[in-house]
Amino acid sequence: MTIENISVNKSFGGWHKQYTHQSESLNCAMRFAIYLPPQASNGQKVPVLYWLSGLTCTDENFMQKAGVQAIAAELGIAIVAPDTSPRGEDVADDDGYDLGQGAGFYVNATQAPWSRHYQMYDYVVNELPRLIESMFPVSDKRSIAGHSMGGHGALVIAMRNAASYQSVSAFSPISNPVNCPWGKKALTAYLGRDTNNWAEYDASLLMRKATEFVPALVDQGEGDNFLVEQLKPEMLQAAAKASGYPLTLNMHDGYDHSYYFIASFIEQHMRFHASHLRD
Ligand SMILES: N[C@@H](CCC(=O)N[C@@H](CS)C(=O)NCC(=O)O)C(=O)O
Repeated sequence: MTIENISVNKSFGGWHKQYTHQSESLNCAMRFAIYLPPQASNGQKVPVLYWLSGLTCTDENFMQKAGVQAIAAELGIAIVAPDTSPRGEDVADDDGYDLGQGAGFYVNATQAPWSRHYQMYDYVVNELPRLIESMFPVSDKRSIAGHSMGGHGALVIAMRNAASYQSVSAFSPISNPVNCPWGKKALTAYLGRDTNNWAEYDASLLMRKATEFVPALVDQGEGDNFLVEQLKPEMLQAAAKASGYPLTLNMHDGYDHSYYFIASFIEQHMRFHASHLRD
């Protein structure tokens, strides 16, 4: 396994670094970013929060806009942010911003032409943590979080791999993708028309039947343009009620879908994860 460092920036006493590597699951070169807090330079193995971004994003949006480094440095938590899809000239793409490159939806595609590269579920669940835990001074204590499409990814991945994550959080997640335009478009393309094959990638359906629980925190702005048609947090809330899932859903007056919202509440999410990563 080789990785190539492409940038290094000191931040709050720790280091923000970007790397590229040849991904086995995605069958192409991938980029990810890691923030290593100061504690990681002192011989300590630190826990990791994986961050999954939303539509149109790369590894950079969260690291540049959320203001997470100060609190990650205080709490001694590393942050890993992968890109949101496979990339490259020979990787299938679509003209829409909500399908193809920048829109991998954290699924394992089964349909041509997507299945050759679009295996983001495997990449995030298996390949990336293996790589991170073998190459960096981190422990195997993991939490996962994300925004919008990445909030969907984080919730699905945590619920399907409950033993691997201490906690999960999401900003403005696509909560019920089988039932909204973004989700229907992507799941049809990546998984085919048989909706039975979509259920394993739907946070609300998974939460409703869950028997193993990963503590979950979700924040949602009430001024979010995508709230009613695409995000549907009420479906997640109803599912949590049905299964007794430990979900805290906070609605916030006036906040929209942007990183201004994420930056406003990222400290609370980091403290939530820190309390579970310490257990
Ligand atoms: N481009 C789309 C929406 C894309 C969008 O809002 N992307 C969110 C995630 S779903 C994002 O994080 N964008 C990048 C950013 O704000 O840095 C539109 O304008 O309708």
